[in-house]
Amino acid sequence: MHSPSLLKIDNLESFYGPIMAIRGVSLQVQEGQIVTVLGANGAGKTTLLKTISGVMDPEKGTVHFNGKAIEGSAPDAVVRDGIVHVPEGREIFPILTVEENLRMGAYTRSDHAEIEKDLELVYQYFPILKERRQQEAGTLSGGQQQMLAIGRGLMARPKIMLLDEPSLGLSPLLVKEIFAIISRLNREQNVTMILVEQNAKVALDVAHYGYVMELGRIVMSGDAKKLAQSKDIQEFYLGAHQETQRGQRRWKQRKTWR
Ligand SMILES: Nc1ncnc2c1ncn2[C@@H]1O[C@H](COP(=O)(O)OP(=O)(O)OP(=O)(O)O)[C@@H](O)[C@H]1O
Repeated sequence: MHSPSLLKIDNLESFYGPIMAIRGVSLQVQEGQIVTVLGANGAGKTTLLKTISGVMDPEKGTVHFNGKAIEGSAPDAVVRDGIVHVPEGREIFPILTVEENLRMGAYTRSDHAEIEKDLELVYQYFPILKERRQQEAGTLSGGQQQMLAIGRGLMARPKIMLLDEPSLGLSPLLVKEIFAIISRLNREQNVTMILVEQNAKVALDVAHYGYVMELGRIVMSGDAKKLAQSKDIQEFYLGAHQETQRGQRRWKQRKTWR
C-alpha cells in the first residue's frame, strides 16, 4: 500500500463500561477499495464501525479520514465528512415510506437538485425500491429492507460506506444479488467500502483486502485473494457454509493464526 490511505486507524481501543471491545486495532483503507473485516459474533466488528462513525468515542487511538483526525467527532459531522454507516439488522424507519427513508439519508444535504438526481440513481441500482416507493418500509421483505438501508446510505453521497453484515438473514440468491450491486457501486460510483461480514466467502469474493478480528483484535490481514486461499479462512468458511453454528464455534475456538 503506497498511496496515502483514505481511512487510517491506529491503535484504537473502545469500551462498553469496563468491557474492552476493541483492543488496539490498526487498519488502513485505500481509496476505491472494498476492505472486508471478518470475524465471528462478538469479535468487535460492529463496535469498530460504531467507533469510526462517531456513535462511540474511543478511549485511545486515532482515526484519520483524508488526513484529518475524526475520532470522537459527532455522528452527523462524520456523515458530512463523507462516511456513512449502513447498520446491521435493516435499521430502516418502518412506518415511513421507502422514499421517505431514502430522503432521510440525505438529511445532512441541502443541494436539492442533486438530491433528486441521487434518488434516481438509487432507483437505477434498486428498481424494486422505485416500484415500492410509496409503500411503508416495514412491509418490505428482508432483502428489500437491506437494499433500502444501502440506498439510504448512498443518499448521503458518501466517499466511504461502512456496511454491517449485509448478508445477515438473507437467502444465498439474495446475498449474491446484493453483493453484485455492492461491487458495482464500488466500481461505477467509486464508493470505497468497509464490509463487515461473518460470511467470509461472499465478502472475500468482492473485497480487495481483508482483516480478521477475534476478541477485539486484528489477528490476520492480507490481500483478499490470498486470504481466501488461507487454510484457516477455508476451514472457517467451509465450516460456516455447511453448518453455521458449528462454523462459528470452530472460528471462536481457534487459538493461533498464521
Ligand atoms: N451495548 C453493549 N454493552 C456491553 N457490551 C457490548 C455491547 N455491545 C457489544 N458488546 C460486547 O462487545 C464485544 C464486541 O461486540 P460487537 O457487537 O462489536 O461484535 P461483532 O463482531 O460485531 O459481533 P456481531 O456480529 O454479533 O455484531 C462483545 O464481547 C459484546 O458482547
